[in-house]
Amino acid sequence: MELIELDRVTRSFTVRTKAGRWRRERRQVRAVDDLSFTVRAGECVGYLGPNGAGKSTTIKMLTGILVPSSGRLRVAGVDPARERVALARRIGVVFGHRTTLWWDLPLRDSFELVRRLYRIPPARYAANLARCVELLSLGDLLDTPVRQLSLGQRMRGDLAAALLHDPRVLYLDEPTIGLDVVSKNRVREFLREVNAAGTTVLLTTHDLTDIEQLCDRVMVIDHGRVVYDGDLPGLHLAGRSERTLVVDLVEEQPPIDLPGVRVVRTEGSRQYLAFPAEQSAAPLVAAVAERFPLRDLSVREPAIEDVIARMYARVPIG
Ligand SMILES: Nc1ncnc2c1ncn2[C@@H]1O[C@H](COP(=O)(O)OP(=O)(O)OP(=O)(O)O)[C@@H](O)[C@H]1O
Repeated sequence: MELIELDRVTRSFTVRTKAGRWRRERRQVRAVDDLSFTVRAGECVGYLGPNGAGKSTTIKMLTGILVPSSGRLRVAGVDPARERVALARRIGVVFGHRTTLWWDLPLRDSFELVRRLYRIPPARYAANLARCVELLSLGDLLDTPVRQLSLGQRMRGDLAAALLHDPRVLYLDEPTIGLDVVSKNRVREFLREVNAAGTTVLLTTHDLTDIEQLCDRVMVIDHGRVVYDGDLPGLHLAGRSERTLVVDLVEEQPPIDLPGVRVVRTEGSRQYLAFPAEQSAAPLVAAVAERFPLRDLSVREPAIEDVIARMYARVPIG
């Protein structure tokens, strides 16, 4: 079943730009341009694109904040802009950059306000709250005012608040931004559980690890249009992107020469080896370990912006 449907959706803005000393020109910007896609119930889709690509405009239309200039849009069976109250019961939204919690209230009171706002039946509220408190380890934080929470704790609170009314669709905008590795992993683990339990997720992020760990499907948009729709290995292939194996050798060596690999940098006994991102690092690690004694190694993912830029630029490898 399709939970999100966009059929030839366009959203334009009129912007005024300076043209000469006194004159101003009005210009139309198409933030979203003839965009069509569907998301099935239960999917977790990464929605990516460079700055200004039209991601926020799409999300704003899907949450009913913005009305499309043309085209048809449905979320969980309703027209978002026309039926905002019905929509609010079916969706949850989390923005990494801002909180929807009440700053001066303890977390518990913020949740209570969410309960009243959505008129969540007591038994369902109690069950959902207990589940979120357990999965997000919020037990010790319930009586703390939101302003005293760390960023990671606040994000966990925001996730709980967005899910207490059992939304069918969850929109996430940079849910792991600014979090440390432990908090990121905890948020990802929780989101995996939420998605596995049936909630459909649309995730905007600049962190490839979020996508790798959560999404089977990735959509890339640019200039308001879909330029890629498929899985993450396919995106790496299309972007001819590279991961980097960082090896710390026991002794300094000349640049390692292996097929399909290029040394992009050396720092004493440390070497940075670039290899196609869609390939497993295991054979490369084995090949290096066979030739040289190793002290340590790690694998670095490419930045989403680089993958997308390479998709267009067709940067030659090697
Ligand atoms: N209210 C507005 N008025 C005028 N132009 C706008 C408005 N909102 C967005 N735009 C323009 O529409 C285009 C798409 O913007 P949008 O915010 O959707 O991009 P984005 O992909 O979310 O970018 P980012 O990753 O930087 O958040 C940009 O050119 C932006 O300047």
